[in-house]
Amino acid sequence: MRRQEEPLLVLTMGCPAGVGPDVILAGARDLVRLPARILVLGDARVLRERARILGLSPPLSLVKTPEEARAGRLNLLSLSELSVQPGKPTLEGFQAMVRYIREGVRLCLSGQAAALVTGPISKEGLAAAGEPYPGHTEMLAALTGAREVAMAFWGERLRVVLVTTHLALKEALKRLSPEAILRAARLAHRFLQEDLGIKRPRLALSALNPHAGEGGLFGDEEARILAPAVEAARREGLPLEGPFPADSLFFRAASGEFDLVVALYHDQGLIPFKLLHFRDGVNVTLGLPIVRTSVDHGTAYEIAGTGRADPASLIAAVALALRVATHRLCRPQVPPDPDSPYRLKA
Ligand SMILES: NC(=O)C1=CN([C@@H]2O[C@H](COP(=O)(O)OP(=O)(O)OC[C@H]3O[C@@H](n4cnc5c(N)ncnc54)[C@H](O)[C@@H]3O)[C@@H](O)[C@H]2O)C=CC1
Ligand SMILES: NCC(=O)COP(=O)(O)O
Repeated sequence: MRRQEEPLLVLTMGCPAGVGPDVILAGARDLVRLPARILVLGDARVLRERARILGLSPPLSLVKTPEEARAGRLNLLSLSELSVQPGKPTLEGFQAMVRYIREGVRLCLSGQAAALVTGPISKEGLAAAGEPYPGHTEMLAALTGAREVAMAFWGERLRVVLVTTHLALKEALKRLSPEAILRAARLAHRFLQEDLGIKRPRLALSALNPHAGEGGLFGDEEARILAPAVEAARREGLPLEGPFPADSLFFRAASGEFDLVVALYHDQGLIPFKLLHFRDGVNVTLGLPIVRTSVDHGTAYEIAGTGRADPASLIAAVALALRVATHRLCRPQVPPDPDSPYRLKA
């Protein structure tokens, strides 16, 4: 394979004041060994200044167009020119992080890039920049015209998909329904089978209440919502089992009994996931017409510029994006859905 033929992966820098620049710089030497052309969408001034603070000299090459990107180095398309203090976010920085995401999506939708890997953004910053989305997931759904998306997390030991995401817990519980569970399970099953090539994935549904409700003594959601979802999944041939008590299910899944757990709300899935994969976990958006992975951590402002930010999650996110993109390049892309409820008004 000639160098120029290696897939182009775009990597957004995230909030300029967060640890996005740190993990890109710290991970650069590992990233450039991957068989891909990696194009960072970010800020040359911020990256140079952060490299100076951290005492790093990464293999970064400034390019003017994506076509100039080459494998074996980190290519940087500079979309802003900011003066930023690590850990001190600004409105200009929030606006820039949005610009990087929009350009990344544009490059993927136009077919120039094979995958998008996102650096950490501040959700408060997204709102401050005027974006009506709680996070990347919803923003990417809107920008790509996806109809149904799900937030999932990938690690060597544990994989999780969430039925509900960024909501107050009491709101998340109100949103639980057999349909919502089925939606997440279907997207996860498709991801495992079609994007990762797992022939017969095994999925398990986590219960909500202690001991899966103990026959109704500790809650009725298992009988009212979860068991009907598993039944409906079976009817359509989805290999979903459960609901299983949450306190032992994640151990069983991490021991290899299941390929993925369908978790009902954010912290139910993310506490066990981050306990095992805090450093090297990957966030994946399922259901998009483009490949998107992300670091599983946030902006960590308090350690930006200190040299303590671990790049392992970023390296794993790029490696997973490359794996999925390579797999997808062999089959047709899903076109945007014209009836998507997320579709942006012109
Ligand atoms: N993919 C994304 O864009 C994500 C963004 N966020 C956003 O980030 C902001 C901060 O959120 P937090 O809940 O504080 O989570 P956080 O992940 O930024 O920080 C949690 C803890 O982990 C540490 N940490 C984070 N990344 C690290 C790394 N690479 N190496 C070593 N230690 C690391 C931090 O110092 C802190 O102690 C919020 O605005 C949140 O919405 C949170 C998660 C994901
Ligand atoms: N806790 C996971 C998370 O916040 C990921 O959000 P997103 O920005 O990828 O939608």
